[in-house]
Amino acid sequence: MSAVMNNPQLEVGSSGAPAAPVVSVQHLNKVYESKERRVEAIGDLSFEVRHGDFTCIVGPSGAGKTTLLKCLSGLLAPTRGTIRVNGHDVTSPPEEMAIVFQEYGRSLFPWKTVRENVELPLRERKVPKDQRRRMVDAALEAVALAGVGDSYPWQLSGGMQQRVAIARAVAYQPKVMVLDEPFAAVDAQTRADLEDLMLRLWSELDLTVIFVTHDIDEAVYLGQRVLVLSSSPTRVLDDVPIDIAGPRTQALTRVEPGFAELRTRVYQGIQAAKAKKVAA
Ligand SMILES: Nc1ncnc2c1ncn2[C@@H]1O[C@H](COP(=O)(O)OP(=O)(O)OP(=O)(O)O)[C@@H](O)[C@H]1O
Repeated sequence: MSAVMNNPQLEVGSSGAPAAPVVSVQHLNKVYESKERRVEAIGDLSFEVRHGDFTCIVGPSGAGKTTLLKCLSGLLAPTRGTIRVNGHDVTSPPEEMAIVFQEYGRSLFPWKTVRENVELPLRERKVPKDQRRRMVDAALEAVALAGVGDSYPWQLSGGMQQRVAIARAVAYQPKVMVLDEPFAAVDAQTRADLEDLMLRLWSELDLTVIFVTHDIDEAVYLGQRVLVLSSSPTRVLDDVPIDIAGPRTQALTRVEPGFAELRTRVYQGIQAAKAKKVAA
């Protein structure tokens, strides 16, 4: 059983007021337009994420979660609205943001070793060789893969490959980590281990995390807050604070009465979103 400490709560500025949000999404709208069809994936979406928050995002299939993350990470331009990271408008991938996708098999290069895969973003940023080596060693150590740097991804299990992808994301010490259903393709036991790994990294590396998942239990277990999105055109249906005290542990947290209440609230939110879509 692993015990994971909670991150310090919201930072307070010198004036005593809450510090500026690390991520700010204001009136985001995204329409996909082609000759054949027009899809309004995101209607009007606004939320803020503060330093040190672990925010989980859930919503029905097709709610626009991946679209949101693509806009957040500068891979897709919004149709309307603004996205700011650390006070700067996002127009290309923000330097201080790392992204982890579900499909680790496609995000790792099979012809490169684990070390070379983790090193890649550091090379692109022209980090000097010695410093690069130290940063890769630290990242592999952080995800408990110190011994496999010279292996190739295909020689590792699915869970280990996803840890390599996470090591690559944390290697260049991002301030914000964005994850899109990162553990959907691994078995339940590995998933639980990866969840605890994420909580440990969040706590130890002082990360701000935005984590998209289909799994309600996972969202409540990991998050300090769960945003429930409507069906597209997407907006925020519910913003659920996860006030579970103390360290989170797989064995104990999920059987707390508070956990069951929170999961019910999130579940009902998603059901309401689906029902509205059917009615529409
Ligand atoms: N490139 C695209 N061109 C046109 N429509 C798109 C495109 N990408 C997504 N969509 C549409 O936008 C809507 C939102 O899709 P998106 O993949 O963001 O949802 P999602 O919440 O991530 O879905 P899921 O939970 O099933 O992964 C859907 O109606 C989808 O069909």
